[in-house]
Amino acid sequence: NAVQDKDVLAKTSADTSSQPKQPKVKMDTNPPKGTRDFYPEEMRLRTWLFDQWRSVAAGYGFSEYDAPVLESEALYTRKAGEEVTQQLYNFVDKGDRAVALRPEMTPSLARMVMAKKGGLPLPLKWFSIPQCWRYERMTRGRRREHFQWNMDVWGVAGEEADAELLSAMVTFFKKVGLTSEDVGIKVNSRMVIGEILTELGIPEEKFAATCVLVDKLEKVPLDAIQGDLEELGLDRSVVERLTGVLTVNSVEAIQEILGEESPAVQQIKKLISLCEGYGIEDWIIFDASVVRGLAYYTGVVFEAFDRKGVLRAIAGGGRYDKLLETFGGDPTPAAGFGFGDAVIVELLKDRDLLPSFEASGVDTVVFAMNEDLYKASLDVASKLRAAGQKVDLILEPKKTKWVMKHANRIGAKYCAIIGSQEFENGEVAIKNLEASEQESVKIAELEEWVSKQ
Ligand SMILES: OCc1cccc(Br)n1
Repeated sequence: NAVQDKDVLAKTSADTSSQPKQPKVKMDTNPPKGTRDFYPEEMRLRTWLFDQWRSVAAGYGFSEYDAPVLESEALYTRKAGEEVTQQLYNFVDKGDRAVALRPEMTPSLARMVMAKKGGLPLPLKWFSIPQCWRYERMTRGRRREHFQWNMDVWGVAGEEADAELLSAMVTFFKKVGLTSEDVGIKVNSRMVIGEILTELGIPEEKFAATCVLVDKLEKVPLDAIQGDLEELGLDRSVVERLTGVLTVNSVEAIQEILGEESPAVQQIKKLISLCEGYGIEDWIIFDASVVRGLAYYTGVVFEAFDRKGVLRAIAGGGRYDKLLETFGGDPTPAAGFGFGDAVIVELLKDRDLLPSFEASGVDTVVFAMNEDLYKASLDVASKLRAAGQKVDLILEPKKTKWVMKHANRIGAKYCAIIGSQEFENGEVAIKNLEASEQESVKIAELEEWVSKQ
């Protein structure tokens, strides 16, 4: 029983001979709302981006992991009013289970760590590139899925882990040609808000929801969330004190407010000092207004942004030392970031930094001049492939003109033509399409020919 999405009129494919003639209905060939198809051209860009991410992760000694795109909804039913949990792509499956397409990867990672019950040697340095989902009313025409590079360190409580993650993010930016003129990373610690709220007598259990609301201040004016803040028990004077502190963007100023002994100030100073150790201080900006929108962050938080201020956040992350406990696990320090595949591509396009891709990466097109020579073309193609070449074998009779046009269109470097004359001499004619030269090569010596290209 294929699920019939109301928007997709399924083609009548079943045997309709016994039924009255059904009007042919045209299938909707668009992908589901908010999702994308990746044709080969788009797939080459996506593969390139993922290769850059994987290369940086490998350079930092991170191991790749994965988890099902489908998870129990219970992983995400946090009650802190986060956007990510309010837009769950959730449903009840045929086994009556409440499930959801993952909106983020960190809860799956926590579940996987929990499953090993302390049997994993810490620290963990794991990365993944999951497709994540949200069901957002398409009012704003935003996407419902994206791929998000996740990098996480579990088992290290110190800011050394946060700084290592920041360094990895900067290494990626540099790798794709961006500089600290193009991108900055705002850093802060949620301990700043924590110390302010404590000073104002707000209980710890309101901390996460307050941060989620404060994060919304980036997008909506204060009075849009005033009601929610008051519902949380934060009266106007508390909110004014809080928002006053959030406008601070220097460590000295925050130290003035919280005092030199403040753990939050110490943490931020240490983080910035470690960033100097990596030589990435030009990328880093302290900004007390950054809290990020996920409830489970507990300490350092950070957010990469384009300095022109045109695009949405490029990436974000932070420390989440209490997440495992909320899942019933042992207290385990953790920090990580998520880096989406959409904004970064917009930025690279804007900076003209997107690479151009070899159309297909095919080295040689192989084709037989007539059907009697088709089997010979299989031998030629197999020898070239065995020697490591990427070969596009022409599978049906074609005119030479068509084959040459095809080979040029796909960006092949050579065209190997099996013709009767050459074949009688045990040879194949190979055209170099870039140099417009042609040579005859012994079929028995093709491996050697490849080694010389
Ligand atoms: O960045 C939040 C998010 C989560 C899932 C899918 C998409 Br698109 N965006």
